[in-house]
Amino acid sequence: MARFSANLGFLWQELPLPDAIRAAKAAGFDAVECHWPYEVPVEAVRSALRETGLKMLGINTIRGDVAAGENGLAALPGRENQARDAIQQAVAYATEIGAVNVHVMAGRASGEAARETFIANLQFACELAAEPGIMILIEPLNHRDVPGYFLQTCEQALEVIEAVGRPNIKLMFDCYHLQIMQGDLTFRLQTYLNSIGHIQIASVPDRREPDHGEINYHHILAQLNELGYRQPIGAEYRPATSTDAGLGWLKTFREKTSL
Ligand SMILES: O=C(O)C(=O)[C@H](O)CO
Ligand SMILES: [Mg+2]
Repeated sequence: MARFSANLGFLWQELPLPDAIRAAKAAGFDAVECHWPYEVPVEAVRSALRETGLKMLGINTIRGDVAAGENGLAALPGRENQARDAIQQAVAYATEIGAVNVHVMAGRASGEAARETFIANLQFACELAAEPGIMILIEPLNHRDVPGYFLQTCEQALEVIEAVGRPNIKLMFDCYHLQIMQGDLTFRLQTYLNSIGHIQIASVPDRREPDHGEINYHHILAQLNELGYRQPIGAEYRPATSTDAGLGWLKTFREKTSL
């Protein structure tokens, strides 16, 4: 049976994070993940995770000055100190709650200096994350939602991962972003599976429940099953109405796939 992780950055946003974790459990999710949990005391998150038995699969580094349009710091030349503070904050929080992955957000930048800055910051992140056993993730984002984001394609992310040269860094394969940027999802999942640390889903183009739109997730999930991928898939979409009202896909996807 396929397994799914509720992305609490988008699902049950109206609830405090610990209650959102409980709501995800009650709805039948197998894991949770979120974006920026830093204002919530770790004890509250940890006890909701313990109580429900769910794992937190991932959290993100902070984005920087969001009002000014920043969306990550790690590829911004001259901002290394802030980028590394953000990495330290994320790895410390992830360690406290037993999270599996930390997504290091690159930010809006381009060019060779940005690439070198990103690689050096990621090496720092990997070294820090090695001892607590945390995986560092990097994620290409689409150019419509996040114009100018440093990382926009799968192959660019894989080149960065290769250059970082550490064992604890992988690709976050968000089907929504990669369908918009590149498509050919089945081929890319097959070809790059060993470098993929986490997979996320949403409908395209509207980023809502994954049961409609231009991606056939029944096909994608069947392919992942054949490839032997067994990790929970991240449901990272904006519910069309309420989270609970839109969860029909969860039962159908679980019944029809044997992931
Ligand atoms: O936007 C996404 O797809 C993400 O997964 C980031 O973590 C949040 O911006
Ligand atoms: Mg994503």
